[in-house]
Amino acid sequence: METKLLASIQSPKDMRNWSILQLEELAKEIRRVIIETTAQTGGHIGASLGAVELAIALHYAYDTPQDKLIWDIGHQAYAHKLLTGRYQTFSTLRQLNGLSGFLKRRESEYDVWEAGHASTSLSAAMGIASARDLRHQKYRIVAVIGDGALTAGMAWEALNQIGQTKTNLVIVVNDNSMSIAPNVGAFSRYLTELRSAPAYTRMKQEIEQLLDSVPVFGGPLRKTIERVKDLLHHAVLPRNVFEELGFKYYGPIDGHNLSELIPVLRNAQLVDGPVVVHVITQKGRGYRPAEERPGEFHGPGPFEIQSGQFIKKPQPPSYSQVFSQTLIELAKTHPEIVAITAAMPDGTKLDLFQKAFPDRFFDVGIAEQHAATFAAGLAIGGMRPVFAVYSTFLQRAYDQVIHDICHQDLPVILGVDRAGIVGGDGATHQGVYDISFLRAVPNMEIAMGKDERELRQLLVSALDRPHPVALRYPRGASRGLDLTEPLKPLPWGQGEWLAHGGDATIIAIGPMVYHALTAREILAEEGYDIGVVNARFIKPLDTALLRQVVQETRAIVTLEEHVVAGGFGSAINEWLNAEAIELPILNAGLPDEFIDHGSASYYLNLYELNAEGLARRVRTWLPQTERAKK
Ligand SMILES: Cc1ncc(C[n+]2csc(CCOP(=O)(O)OP(=O)(O)O)c2C)c(N)n1
Ligand SMILES: CC(=O)[C@@H](O)[C@H](O)COP(=O)(O)O
Ligand SMILES: [Mg+2]
Repeated sequence: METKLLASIQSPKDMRNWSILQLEELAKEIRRVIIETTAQTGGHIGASLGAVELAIALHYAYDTPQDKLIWDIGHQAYAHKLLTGRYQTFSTLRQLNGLSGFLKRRESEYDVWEAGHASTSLSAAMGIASARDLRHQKYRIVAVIGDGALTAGMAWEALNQIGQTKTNLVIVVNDNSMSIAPNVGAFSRYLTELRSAPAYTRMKQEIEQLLDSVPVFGGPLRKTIERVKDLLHHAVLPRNVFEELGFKYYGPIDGHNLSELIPVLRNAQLVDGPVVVHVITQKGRGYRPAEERPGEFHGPGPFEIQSGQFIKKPQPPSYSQVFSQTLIELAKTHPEIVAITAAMPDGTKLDLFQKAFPDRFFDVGIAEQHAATFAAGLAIGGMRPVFAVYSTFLQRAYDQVIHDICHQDLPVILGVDRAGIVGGDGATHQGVYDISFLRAVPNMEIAMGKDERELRQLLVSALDRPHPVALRYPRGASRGLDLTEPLKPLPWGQGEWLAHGGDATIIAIGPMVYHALTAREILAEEGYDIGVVNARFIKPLDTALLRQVVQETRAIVTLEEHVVAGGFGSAINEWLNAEAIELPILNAGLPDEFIDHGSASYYLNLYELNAEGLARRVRTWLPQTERAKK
C-alpha cells in the first residue's frame, strides 16, 4: 500500500504547511489504511471513514496537542490516531496489547479524553474550558460530537451550561444522520431540516461577513453593528436552536471538503464565546459497501475488501438473537409486550422484533436513562416492557432503575445483553459490573441461564413475575442447542444441582456452568470429588438448594464472568455469613481492575476462569483449606 504522505507524518505539525491537494491525497491514503486494517481486525470503520477530512482539518487548523481536541465516543477517530504517531502500530487495532479502538490517554498526548460511551464530550470540554479559564490559560478547545450522541440527555445538560457560561469552546456537530442505525427522534429531524437549509446559512454568513468587513472605530459603532446583526437575525432569519442557546452557529458545512472545512474551523477559533460548527458527513465515505450498508459497517468484524462480505464462520445464533426471537414468539400471544432499545436495534437484535411488531417497538436513541423510566411508565400503563440493553450501557440508567423501576416495584424486564467480557471494545464496554449494582436494589430479581435454552425459559418465566427482572446473557454465539421444543417456564428462583461432590462444590452462574462441569471432569481424573451447581438465580438465591449443598460438601467455589466485588460470589458469601455456615469459600471471578481489549477466551484463561484455569486454582486451593483446618 503506497502511503508516502502518511508515512512522513510523525505528528500533525508535519502536515500543517501542506496544500489542500496534498491534504486530499493524505485523506485517500488514510482511507486505504483504515479499510485495509479493519478488514483484518474489524472495528468502527464506517464512522472513522466519515471523519477523515474532519480529523485532518482539525489537526491542521488547531495547534494540537496544546489545543485540546475531544472526540465523543472515540470510535470515529482512527484518522486522528493515524495523524498522531500511530500509523506504524495501527495494524494492532483492538488486538490484545495493541491500540485501543477508542482514545486512550496512555496511548498518546493527543488523546485528551477517553470514552467509549456516548455523549460525554461536551461535559468534558466544558470542564476543561472552566479549568483553563480559572487558571488563566489560553489554549483552544474543540469537541466533536455526532448527531447520534446528541440524542442523549447528557449532551444537552452540557449545552445548557456552555450556552450560559459563554466560555470559548468550539463544538463540531458531525452529522451523518446515522447513529448505529438511522438516527431517531425530533432533534434528529430538526438537524435534517437544518441540513437542508444551506441557502439560509449562506445568506446569513454573507450578511455577517459584510458587517464584519466594516472597520470598527470603537465601542459605540461596534455596538451598533452588533445590534444590526441581531436585528437581522430576528427580522430576516429565524435563529436556530443552537443560536437560541447562546452559540454562534456555522453550517451546514460539507465535512468532506477541506477547502471549506479548514477556513470555517479557523474562523470559529476567533469567535469570542461558544460556537457550533455543523458539519455534514457520510458514514462509510470512500468505501462503497460501507456507504451502501452503513449500519452493517458501523463496527463489523473482519471482511473481504473487494466484495464487502463479512468473514464469518458459520455459527449458532447469538444470545441476543435467541432473546429477540423468543420475545417475538411470546409477543404473538401477549399483546401487552413491548420492546425498547436505546439506539441498539441491531446489536440487541430487537430489529427482528421491530419487523414483527413495528407498533410495539421503541428506539429512543442514545437515551438509556429515558428508556428505563419510559419502561416504568409503560408498566404503570399496563404494558409489559422489555428493555434490551447492553450491560455496560445500563450503567447509565442506574438511578432510573432504582428510583423509577425498583422503588415502584414495576414489572419491567431488562434484557442485560453483552453480560461478561466483550472483546475488542475493551475496558469501557465490559459487562462485568451489573450483578453488583443491580443486586443491591430492593425488588430487583436477577437471573442468568447456563445456555440459550434456559435463556428462553427464563424469559417466559419472567413474564409472570410481578417485580423487575434482569435477565443476563453474554455477547456472541450461543451453544447451538435445539430450540424447537415448546416454550415452557422454569420454576422461578430454583437452581439446578448438576453433580454432587464431597471435596468441593462449584456454584456457577451463566455459561460458566459449562466450564465448571469440565473442571470437575479434569479434577475427577486426579481423584477429586467436585460437585457443580447451576445457580441460575443471583437474586433471589435458591437458598433451599444451597442448604442441601453445604451439608454434602467440604468447600464452596463460586464462579462468574463478572467482578468478584459485589458479584454473585459475594451474594453467596453474604448468605453463608448470615446462616453462620463456616465453609471455606473461593470466589472465582474478575479482579478489581479495568480489563482492556482482547478476546474473552484470553481473559478467561488469564484469570483462571476457564475449565483448565479453574481446575488449577481448585487444585492449589483445596489442600490449603485442609491445612488450615489442622
Ligand atoms: C451510552 C451509549 N449508548 C450506546 C452506545 C453505542 N453506540 C456507539 S456509537 C453509537 C452511534 C453514535 O452515533 P453518532 O454519535 O452519530 O456517531 P456516528 O457513528 O454516526 O459517527 C452508539 C449508539 C454508546 N457507545 N454509548
Ligand atoms: C462504539 C460502540 O459503543 C458500539 O459500536 C459497540 O462497539 C458495539 O458493540 P457490539 O459489537 O458488541 O455490538
Ligand atoms: Mg451519526
